[in-house]
Amino acid sequence: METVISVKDLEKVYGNHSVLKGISFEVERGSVFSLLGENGAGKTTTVHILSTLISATSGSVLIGGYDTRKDTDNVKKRISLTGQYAAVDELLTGKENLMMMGRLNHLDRQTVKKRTVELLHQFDLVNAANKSVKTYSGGMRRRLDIAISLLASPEVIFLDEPTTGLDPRSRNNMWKLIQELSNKGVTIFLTTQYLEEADQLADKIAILHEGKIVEQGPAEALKKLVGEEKLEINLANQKENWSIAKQLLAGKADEKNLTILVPLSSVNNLREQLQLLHENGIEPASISIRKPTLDDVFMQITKNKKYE
Ligand SMILES: Nc1ncnc2c1ncn2[C@@H]1O[C@H](COP(=O)(O)OP(=O)(O)OP(=O)(O)O)[C@@H](O)[C@H]1O
Repeated sequence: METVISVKDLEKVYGNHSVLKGISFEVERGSVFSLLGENGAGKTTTVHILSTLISATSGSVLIGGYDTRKDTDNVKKRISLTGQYAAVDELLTGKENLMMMGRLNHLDRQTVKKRTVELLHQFDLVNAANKSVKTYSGGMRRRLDIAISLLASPEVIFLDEPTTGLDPRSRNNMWKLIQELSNKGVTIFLTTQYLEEADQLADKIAILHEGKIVEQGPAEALKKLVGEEKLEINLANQKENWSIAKQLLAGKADEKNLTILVPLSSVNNLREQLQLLHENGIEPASISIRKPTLDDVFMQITKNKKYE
């Protein structure tokens, strides 16, 4: 696998506010990398440094082997940035926006025309192509924003919180779009504050917290940090049975919801637990398997780090 983004000991200080305190990571070509962090964690700052908009206080960034400080032009040719500060002109139509940005990107007239038609199709904007952007929904604007950023066929695309503020349907559409882009081989650097989003889309996740990457790896590996799957046994409306069951099973009992959470190490273990209840005349209202979520990972990691 080829590394396309390589970040080493990156620091950014604003006045006496240290936003990035030495972060390092690598992104493989064709993968989706997600930088996950709360509001103000420094995600946008990282994206702006990587996309050459601002300079770092120290550390190095290579994109496609080019140094963002020394080879800015070569880096710019390979990347595109979309996100919180959309470049679309409200008064122009979607098509006009694409044509204008194509020319500003120094693409020749023929290429601009061809790419505009392709992108309007790809981003499901054909019907809205001749309407002014001010009539577009939030989801349509984001799609146009990304379409614009793909005009010059970049190798790496930075998506800064692409779904913040979108309704669930538009968010799902955006997820599909990101997956499609990824399938086409574009490297995607995605920032998000949504654990579920990183979980859905990313091959690798880095968690940014208080200026440091507190953990990085594939979603599955991060989840393993918080432990195994659990069996949730629900005894709704069976308070007495719940009291008995909590003695029988070695799990975490929750009195408010009348549930018991049992570590699930194997199918045999599942069978045994249910058999035990059955032998005691207890039939749960429902049982479900709870996989650790990235939410659990985040809580666990940040809790550990605080008390280090
Ligand atoms: N130009 C600047 N001057 C001073 N401080 C700044 C500047 N830009 C960002 N910051 C500070 O750096 C910190 C990180 O900001 P950044 O925008 O990178 O966070 P973020 O993770 O992208 O958050 P959000 O989800 O809110 O966009 C914040 O505390 C912010 O106030």
